[in-house]
Amino acid sequence: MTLLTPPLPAAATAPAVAPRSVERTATPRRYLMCPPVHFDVVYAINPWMDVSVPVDAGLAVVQWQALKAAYEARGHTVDVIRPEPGLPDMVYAANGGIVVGGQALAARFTFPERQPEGAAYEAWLRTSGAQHGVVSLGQAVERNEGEGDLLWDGEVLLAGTGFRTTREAHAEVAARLDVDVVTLELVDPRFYHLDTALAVLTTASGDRRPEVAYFPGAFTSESLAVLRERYPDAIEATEDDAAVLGLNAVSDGRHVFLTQRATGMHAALRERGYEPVGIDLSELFKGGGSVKCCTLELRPAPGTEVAA
Ligand SMILES: NC(=[NH2+])NCCC[C@H](N)C(=O)O
Repeated sequence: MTLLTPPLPAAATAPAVAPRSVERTATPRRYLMCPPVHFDVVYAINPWMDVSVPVDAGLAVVQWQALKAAYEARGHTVDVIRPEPGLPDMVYAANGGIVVGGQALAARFTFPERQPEGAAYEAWLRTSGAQHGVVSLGQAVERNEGEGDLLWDGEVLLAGTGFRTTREAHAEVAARLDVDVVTLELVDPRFYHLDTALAVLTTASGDRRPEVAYFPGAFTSESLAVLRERYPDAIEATEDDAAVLGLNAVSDGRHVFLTQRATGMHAALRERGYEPVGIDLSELFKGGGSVKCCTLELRPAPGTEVAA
């Protein structure tokens, strides 16, 4: 449970480019999602949000249901948290907390508009989460926006800072979840959460190395050096793909769920043996989020299966 800076040296055996013929294996996941029945853009806390652009709430729900169905069709389990009126961003479930090894730490939000979501997600993790073997550690003390800024690669927790989650929060998460944390600093306000700039495609397990995709322009040069060292074979996404939130993706190790608009990412993923699954979330995009933002992964304790 340390903060790793500078980075660990990359494994000497890591290939420069992942072999094209590699067999990608999906592992069943459990996700938490929140239907966007109260979704709207009534305040602007990131550059994507414009209160003068109307939102089609009905369409948002239909698109969200299609994402949920896409997960379920590929063998994943989706739990649903009850949306609360007056919390239009609650649909972005990734921000509600972080769950690693069956232990859950609920978020503490930056902006007052979203602060009540922390308690709502904590309550779900403590009660419903417990039915799936999740142990709630309560709500964070320091400002952290859950999986928006905290991405588990199977070995370390990649932790974003610069806009929302603080460095103090990285230390708190490292201590409370007992994981190693690698701090990454974000510099472009369009990519205000780490999950808008980086996606974990393969989670490390056994001798399988973690794989990621990221947009280099979102990071300080120091953080970019950390990424290049840790993940020499990463997909470096284009600005065009990043600008449609193409990095805001969910992967099960084989299927990668992401906006259908990120055409360059789709091609790069296919080339690496992944199966991109195009998702249209045009309405939730107006709030500054896409696929990953809507999805909180509930990772079970080691040795525990994801129960249906
Ligand atoms: N995981 C994410 N990046 N979530 C998107 C959150 C969007 C929300 N409107 C906010 O600015 O907080």
